[in-house]
Amino acid sequence: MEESCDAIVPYTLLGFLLRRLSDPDPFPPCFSGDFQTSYFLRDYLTRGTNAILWILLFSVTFVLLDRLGRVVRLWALGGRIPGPPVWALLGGCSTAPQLCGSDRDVDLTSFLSKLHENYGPLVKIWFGPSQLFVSVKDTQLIKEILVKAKDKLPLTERAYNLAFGALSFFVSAFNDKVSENRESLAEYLQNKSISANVLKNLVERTDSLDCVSFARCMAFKTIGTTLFGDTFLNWNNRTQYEELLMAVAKDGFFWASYVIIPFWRRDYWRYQSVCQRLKGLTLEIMELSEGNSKSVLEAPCGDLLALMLHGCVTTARLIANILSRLVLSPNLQEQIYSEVSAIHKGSCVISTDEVRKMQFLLATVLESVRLLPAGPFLQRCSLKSDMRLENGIMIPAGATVVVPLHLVQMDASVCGGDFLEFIPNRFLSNENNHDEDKEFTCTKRHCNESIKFEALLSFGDGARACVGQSFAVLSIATLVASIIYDFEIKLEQNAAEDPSQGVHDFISQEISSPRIVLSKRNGAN
Ligand code: HEM
Repeated sequence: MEESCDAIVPYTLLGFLLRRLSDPDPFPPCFSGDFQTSYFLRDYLTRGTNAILWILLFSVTFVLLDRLGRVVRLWALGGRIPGPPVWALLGGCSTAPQLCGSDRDVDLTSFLSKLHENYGPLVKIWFGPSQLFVSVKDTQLIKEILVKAKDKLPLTERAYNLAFGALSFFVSAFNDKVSENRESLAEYLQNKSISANVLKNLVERTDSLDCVSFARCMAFKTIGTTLFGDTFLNWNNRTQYEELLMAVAKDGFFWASYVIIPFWRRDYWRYQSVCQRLKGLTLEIMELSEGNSKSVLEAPCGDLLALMLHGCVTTARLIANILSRLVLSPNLQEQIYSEVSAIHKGSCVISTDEVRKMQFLLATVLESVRLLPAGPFLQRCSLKSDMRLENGIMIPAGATVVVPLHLVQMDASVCGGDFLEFIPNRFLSNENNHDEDKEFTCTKRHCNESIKFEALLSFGDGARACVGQSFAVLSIATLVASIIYDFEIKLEQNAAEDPSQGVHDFISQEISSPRIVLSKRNGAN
């Protein structure tokens, strides 16, 4: 009897309902009343659960096999790239102590430097069985790779997403939408120059200033007015905004590095509340400045926050570095001052067009960014397809390509034997150069033609190069010209330490933040 009853039980809920609709008593006497329904539901539940378990099993097996296939492929293709074998690094710190030092970036650069000496311009490093890094040092290869590897590391996108939600910039996978967004931002920035109101009220205090804090304040005013208009300058919450954004800049990558977001940690929620307050403040300034900077204000709040964060952090770092160099070198200041005063006439603020003619000043900005890029590495990947290089080497999909900027931009064969020194003239064409005997292999293009340079990769290159490059260089140059035109930058008399001691070896050109005094030049308004 059970068999015949089983045979007529429909397999799906829909089948059961249809049967009920067409026939109010569809089942034989072995089923009656409530028993019909409960029998069906129990049977339905068992079959449903089994089906779900089977689907789960197939999916997990499929994912695991797919992963395994990828790892095998990564090993097979990665094995053909020159470099130490995978087991050489699996011992971690005991086999590669350079990777575990206190300053990992610096140690990693030295480590890569040694690997390049041994294995050539393209070297693989295994950071784990499925983590393949490929470091590239040769400028031609770098150019080719930065054009072909259009994706960014998922970690960067994750860090921005965790803080600000879904974005259009700094997205990992490159696609038409990303390209479109980049173009519209580039178009917007092309017509922008640093706000005259930032230049008019450059220095609010003339007593001693902390160089880094001053630079940060300048960077915030510059990028803030570019994205939100001049309303940003008089906004009551500007200082709070700056503090919160710097807090996110400090912790963002740390939280994003967790594979599973640590919901259980209280400091994670504190970080999230900072992000929420930032979003609230961004909406406030967007509302206040409506009508000012139309095209960018149409971007979502998260995008503006991401641009503020990246733009301010990178610009502040560069301004601080330039000011510190100027303080250390009165000659450099004088050279820039004579150039600025020869070109700038009149009492109004210095214009971008005037700055474009200030060759030496622009070269100073480029030389500073050469020695102190935004980060030690450019990182790219090709997420879906393998990358075949012209020299026949295949970089497998999913491998991370890193360009160690300190090695490339301070390579004697590219930049000459004086690559560790601060020499802005290397960016000027030979006619402008004071030392005519010197061979400037780097001097491919003139600053005026294009603010670009073969081995200058501090702004990246190729499909994902920095969109704000020209804007940043011109704005920083205008800012520096305006400061130097009116003020002499001096070291505070009682400065506790000599800032030149902060210039470390070739890897870190960061100068410890000196306290500076801006003293008005004779005749300045
Ligand atoms: C001194 C200042 C700056 C430096 C050193 C700098 C450096 C960089 C670097 C190294 C990259 C990655 C490039 C690559 O992977 O090839 C980048 C990307 C980017 N930068 Fe900048 N940047 C600066 C200022 C700015 C400013 C002021 C803006 C705009 C307000 C900006 C907008 C962007 C955008 C949108 C990207 C991402 C492009 C993408 O994901 O496709 N940058 N920047």
